[in-house]
Amino acid sequence: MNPIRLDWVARPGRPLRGSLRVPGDKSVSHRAIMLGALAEGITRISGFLEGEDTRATAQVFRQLGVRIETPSANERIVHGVGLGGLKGSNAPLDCGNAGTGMRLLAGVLAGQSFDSVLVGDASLSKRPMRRVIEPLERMGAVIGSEAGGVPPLRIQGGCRLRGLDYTLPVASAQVKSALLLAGLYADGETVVREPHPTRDYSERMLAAFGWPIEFSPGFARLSGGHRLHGRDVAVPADFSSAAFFLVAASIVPGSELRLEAVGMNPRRTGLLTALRRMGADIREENAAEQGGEPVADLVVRHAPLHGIEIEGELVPDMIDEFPVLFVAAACAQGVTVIRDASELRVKESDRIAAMAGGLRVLGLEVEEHPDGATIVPGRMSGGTIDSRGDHRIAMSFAVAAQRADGDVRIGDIANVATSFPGFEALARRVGMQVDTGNEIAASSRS
Ligand SMILES: O=C(O)C1=C[C@@H](OP(=O)(O)O)[C@@H](O)[C@H](O)C1
Ligand SMILES: C=C(OP(=O)(O)O)C(=O)O
Repeated sequence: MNPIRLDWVARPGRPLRGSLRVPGDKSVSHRAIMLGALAEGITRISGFLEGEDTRATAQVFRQLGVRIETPSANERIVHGVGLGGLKGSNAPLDCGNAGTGMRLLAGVLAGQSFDSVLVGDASLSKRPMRRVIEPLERMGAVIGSEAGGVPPLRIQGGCRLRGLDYTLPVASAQVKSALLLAGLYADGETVVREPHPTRDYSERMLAAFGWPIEFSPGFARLSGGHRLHGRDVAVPADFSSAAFFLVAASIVPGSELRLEAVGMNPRRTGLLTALRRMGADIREENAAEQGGEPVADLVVRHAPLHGIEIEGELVPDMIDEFPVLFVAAACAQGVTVIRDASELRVKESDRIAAMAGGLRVLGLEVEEHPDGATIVPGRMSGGTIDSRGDHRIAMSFAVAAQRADGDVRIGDIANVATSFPGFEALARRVGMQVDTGNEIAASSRS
């Protein structure tokens, strides 16, 4: 039988116990391929995320003439071609489901001598690209898009770029990174200012690859005309993947779980701040540095949570963790209010609508706001959830199911492989119950 893994059926399992290491960081893996490709010399990447998003980025650079070897799983050797060494491709460059891939590539490709077309899957084809098109055009790029500023992006080659001093209208590491990457090819200085600081992996990695760059939270400045030098990159474990287990262990009584060597870049750990404010019991141990990034083991034990208000600066620091935060809020005492998070509406799905709608299916009261939600906790029943093809929505409801009164069927889970291949097996190993719909169907026949 050819298993078609479309659905999960999740229900309360055992308390979460043991120790696990989640896969490599998605943001760092994308950037390591990109900078490795544009560098001179060899870049060896360890801990690379074998996710569909990051593999799509590697495939795009192969199509652009870069040799990328896979000596073993989670490793890549990138034979850098230098800033001017990419070769144009007649075929569209497919970024799959990855907003990060497409937006950062738009910055790189704006500086090339050849034309390119960037395409993506159904979800990516609906995501807003004007946020990169407009500032890149102010730098001299010429980029066509579909009506509404959505992909495909047709990027004209041979444009002479000039530096830009740009204040981002929304806090976005992807837009910041696109401009910095275009800035490598530009005459003069590129300066990016952010309304709230966002993840600084591009800045850190550019510096590590030898490009002069000045940066501090909310600010980055570089000039064109330098070179990148290939180097080793050790990718830390992805905090955003660890997040599902931080919440699951917090809400299931009797749990005690160790998450090993998780990336602790302060621009990524906002969920830790939020969960601790809710009363979570999470200890940091074995703090160390890996590839220039702070890492630590996180030891999480079940604890009663209470509702909080989340807004402002904390929002970008936990931007991908809101879906699972909704679940923590659903299991807390007292309401949780989320504000300033309208960006959630333009991720792989409208994550406010997806989480509010899904929790309502499980019997909870959730009020949606344009920029957030008010979540009233309560008992969760079983039910059928549409994950809207969004990996983080699917995994969040697998976590919610650990506290539900009945089976939670979660549809359309294939995209979990974009960021967290192997989630289901790891979840089961530490006590969660998550089965593929197909396995259930197969076993009920036998
Ligand atoms: O730069 C990055 O690697 C990312 C930035 C964030 O997006 P925005 O820049 O759109 O906020 C985040 O949601 C995404 O998962 C990864
Ligand atoms: C928003 C996300 O990724 P991207 O923008 O790269 O699709 C995510 O992984 O939650």
